[in-house]
Amino acid sequence: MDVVMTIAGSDSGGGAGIQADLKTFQELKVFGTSVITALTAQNTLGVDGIFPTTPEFVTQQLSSVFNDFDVKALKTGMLFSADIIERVAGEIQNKEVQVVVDPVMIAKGGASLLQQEAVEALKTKLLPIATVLTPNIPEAEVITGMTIKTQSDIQAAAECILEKGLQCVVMKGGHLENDEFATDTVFLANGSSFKMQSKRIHTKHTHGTGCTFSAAITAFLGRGFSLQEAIVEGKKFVQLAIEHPLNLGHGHGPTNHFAYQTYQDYEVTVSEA
Ligand SMILES: Nc1ncnc2c1ncn2[C@@H]1O[C@H](COP(=O)(O)OP(=O)(O)OP(=O)(O)O)[C@@H](O)[C@H]1O
Ligand SMILES: Cc1ncc(CO)c(N)n1
Repeated sequence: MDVVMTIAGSDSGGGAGIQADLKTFQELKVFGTSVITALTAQNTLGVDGIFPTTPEFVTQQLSSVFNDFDVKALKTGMLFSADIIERVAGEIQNKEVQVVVDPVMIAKGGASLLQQEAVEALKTKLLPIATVLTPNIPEAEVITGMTIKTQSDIQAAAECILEKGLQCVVMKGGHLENDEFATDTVFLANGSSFKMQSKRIHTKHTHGTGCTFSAAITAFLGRGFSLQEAIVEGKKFVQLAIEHPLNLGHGHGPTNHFAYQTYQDYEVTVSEA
């Protein structure tokens, strides 16, 4: 069985972070390992507290897993501090592993999951060794310092991000104001690009969508899918997870990780960007 890893924060509410990642890995039939960067006391209503792991203990978890397993692909989610980012980058830079970076910054309720001074470390230490970055529009704005409103802004921001040396960037359109579609645009370092369009679901149950999407891409990469196939199939996984909500909690509820196996009925539309 293919082994993958998530390096992220724990969500006690089970809808995002490590918990969303491991559920996604399980559903997609890969063996999930985990390195926990922080505990969060969290539910569907928001984040009540954050207890970061020491950077030394992040390194220890990474060593324990890498010393024993052949990890095919990994994702990073909440990394919290520059120190943790430097430890993670230092441990993975010489490994033969595909790296999905979800640049988690702010939770839906507004809590900060990445210290402001850590953005520089993310840009200079992690992006150069990433296979793929999956920013939403506000995250892409922080990383590039650009304002992103139009499709040509998206392209300019993606080109700026690709200059850091990674292979691919998926600009997620979940936050764009379009009533009909949720459109993500994928840009590759070789100059090609494509759009993935799915039906926008009108629901408040979108806690952990970004984590679930990046975990699904990681799982498919771990199984040996090509980068493009992994991204398109990852989009299908998250679409089905949003489309069939579980209606749990009193706020922004979690997505449904079981949906992909239960309803194989959705096709993501892929077209030229
Ligand atoms: N309402 C929706 N209907 C369909 N797809 C959606 C919806 N909202 C987001 N998506 C899709 O879900 C994926 C995750 O995108 P999103 O922009 O929500 O990430 P995020 O903001 O990083 O998530 P999070 O808040 O968990 O960090 C993308 O493929 C996006 O297009
Ligand atoms: C631990 C954690 N990681 C990521 C997110 C973003 O959804 C969250 N809310 N909590």
